[in-house]
Amino acid sequence: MSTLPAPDAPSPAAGPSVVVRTVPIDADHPLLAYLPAGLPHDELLSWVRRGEGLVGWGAALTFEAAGEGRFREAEAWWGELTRRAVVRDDVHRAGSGLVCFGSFPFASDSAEQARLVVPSTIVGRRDGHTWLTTVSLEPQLSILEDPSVAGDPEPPVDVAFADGAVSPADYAHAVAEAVQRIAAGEVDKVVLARDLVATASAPIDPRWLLRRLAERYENTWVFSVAGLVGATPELLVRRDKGLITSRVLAGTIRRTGDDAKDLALAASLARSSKDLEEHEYAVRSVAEALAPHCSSMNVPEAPFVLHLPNVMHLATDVAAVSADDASSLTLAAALHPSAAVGGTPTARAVELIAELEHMDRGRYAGPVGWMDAHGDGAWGIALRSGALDPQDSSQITLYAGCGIVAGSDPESEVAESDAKLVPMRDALTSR
Ligand SMILES: C=C(O[C@H]1C=CC=C(C(=O)O)[C@@H]1O)C(=O)O
Repeated sequence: MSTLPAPDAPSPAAGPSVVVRTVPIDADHPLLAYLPAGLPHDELLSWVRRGEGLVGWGAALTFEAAGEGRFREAEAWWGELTRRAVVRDDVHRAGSGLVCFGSFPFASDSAEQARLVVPSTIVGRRDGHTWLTTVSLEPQLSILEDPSVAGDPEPPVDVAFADGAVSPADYAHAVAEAVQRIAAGEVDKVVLARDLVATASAPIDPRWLLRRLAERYENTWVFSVAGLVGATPELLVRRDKGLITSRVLAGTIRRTGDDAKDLALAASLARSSKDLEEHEYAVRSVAEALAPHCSSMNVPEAPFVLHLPNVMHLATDVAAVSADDASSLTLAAALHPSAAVGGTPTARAVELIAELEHMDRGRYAGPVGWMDAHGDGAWGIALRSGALDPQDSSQITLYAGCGIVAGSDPESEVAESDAKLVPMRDALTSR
């Protein structure tokens, strides 16, 4: 590595600041192949879809926050850091220059912290262009050689699954109770979740999980942030210059593996009044939360059916034009929790989740993604995911939830939650 003197290096007395260098590189390996072996799992970062996105490693800086103010505090920290950063960016794309990855707890009273991580190295790819960013606390700019491809990760060993805080029977019970509360008029929809604990006989390499998820679930964003790993099909919000997009999902049917049957099921999903109702709540909650920040918005009248290998969802892609300078994280905070993970009306549904679920969701179902120094970025909802135990990385807790409405049946919701656990279960057990 060689170094260049940094222009206008900030004075050390003013607090932490970073020196950032982005250069285009000639690199055509899959992004996930660059994640190095041997790092702690919370220093492996990913936001990848169909070969494009960002991977990062190392932790130049991290920020943690908890409680109601977690989004605001994270935004303030990021604003301060980006103002003080010294950046030389030869690429000038969304995701080049200074970038943080982040993940936020679902609930403001979670025992988990929100995390922002600024990796020390980032490889990004978009529209066929690849770049390398290095972030340093030293007042010098680094010129790195092209990143090297890491060796293949080993699969998890002897994985066993056990009930977590909410067993399938507890879950069925909670769903039945929720259906009664809906009938009594307390809420229109509430999303209830359960967990499953996977234990291996050796530390689990997140790089293995990411590669398996990316191979099989190309319609998802494959993420890893501070030990939370998954493949979410749901984009809470993306801001790219003035354009805002969101992919809203709600309404699910399990796949059978038989293509003809699945096509018939997709047609029945698109006509199912229970699923259309569940979906409508989710779309409305997203449109209402985005409206104050947008000058125009396109919300398609009817959803399409999104096909994943394990399930199919009703999906709506919302597109809007930004009317203010709200960052992607501000927008994610305004959207969270959408009715896809909370319910309708939001505040009462969130109370009901706390009352009926008996589980700290941690960062499951919270926003997960990345943001650059201009506030552009992408935040998904952390679904189809698992949280590696920070003390013991041979253990990972998987989560899945279902939207409960008046017509929901407890046993079907248990089966649907099982189907939503499949991507992570398969990634942990496949060779
Ligand atoms: C809460 C989850 O999924 C949400 C997203 C899509 C479809 C959903 C549903 O049909 O219930 C859920 O609202 C989860 O996967 O844990």
